[in-house]
Amino acid sequence: TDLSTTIAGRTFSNCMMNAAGVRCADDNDLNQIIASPAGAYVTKSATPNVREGNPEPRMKSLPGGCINSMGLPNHGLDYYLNFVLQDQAKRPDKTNLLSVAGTTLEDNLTMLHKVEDSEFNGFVELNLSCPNVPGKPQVGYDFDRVHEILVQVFDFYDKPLGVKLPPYFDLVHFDQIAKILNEFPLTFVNSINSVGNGLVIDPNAERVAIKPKGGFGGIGGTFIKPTALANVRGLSLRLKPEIAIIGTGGVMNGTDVFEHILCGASMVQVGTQFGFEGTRIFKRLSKELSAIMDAKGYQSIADFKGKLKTFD
Ligand SMILES: CC(C)(C)CCc1c(C(=O)O)[nH]c(=O)[nH]c1=O
Repeated sequence: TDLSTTIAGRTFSNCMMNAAGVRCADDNDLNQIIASPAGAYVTKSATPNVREGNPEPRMKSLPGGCINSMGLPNHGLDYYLNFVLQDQAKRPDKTNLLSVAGTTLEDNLTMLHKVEDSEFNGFVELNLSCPNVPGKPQVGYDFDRVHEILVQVFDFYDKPLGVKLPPYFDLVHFDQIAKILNEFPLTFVNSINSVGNGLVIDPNAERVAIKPKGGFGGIGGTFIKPTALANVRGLSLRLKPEIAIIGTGGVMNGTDVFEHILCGASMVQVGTQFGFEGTRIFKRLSKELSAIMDAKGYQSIADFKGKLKTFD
């Protein structure tokens, strides 16, 4: 079965890849994804300099999911830019993603200028869950700020770029964010990031599960799939067709991948479960998705992408 997909004229051999933040922070992680059937990799969201991240425990696994408040631990932009440049020299026909998450607008612009001036020919994934000025919600929930950042980015950045969005829960928010995003030459929108500020408790210890932020952290895993599918579908129905959608959130098996594609995803990213299972998950998901497609008589993902039915 053909599991390939195309975004902005770039063809990926497989419509599945890792989600930023999970097993993608160093060369070893990234080389393992390269060696797997995954269609691409995305690097851990980078800040301009090396960053230690939050004190541990900062991630806790749960049955079917996890909570994290990592705090952007990463080796700094130069490390990841160097990796992707070396990789694209070896494999010039492959497209990969470089995730960027400045903690200030200036940091984002500085990093994007550096990438713009480099030989990088992949996609940048700009993480809009990054913090805003104190007292304001994360950037992805401050629509004026999203608009301001994209105006400044597209004033100079002309390589392929997409944004990673937090989940929205109000249909008017889908309208508002889509209206803004449709103003820009975005290559893709990746929806969703973890569901923000959940709280996991250890009832025996009567204590929260992770140390940072009094135990509050982003939720990933099977619990967030309905929210992820709603965001992929909500944006797919509203975004101009030139903007591809990457679906992320709640993927544990081939059926979940199939559902994300039905909602309109051209590429599906796996985070939490990839964290548990490692790169062998890509073989399993490919087998499971292929079996579903064969059973339904679909030859390629184009046969069912975005074709979710309603009762109307
Ligand atoms: C939440 C931020 C630290 C601002 C960005 C990095 C990030 C993190 C993280 O590094 O804590 N965890 C997530 O689940 N999603 C993210 O986008």
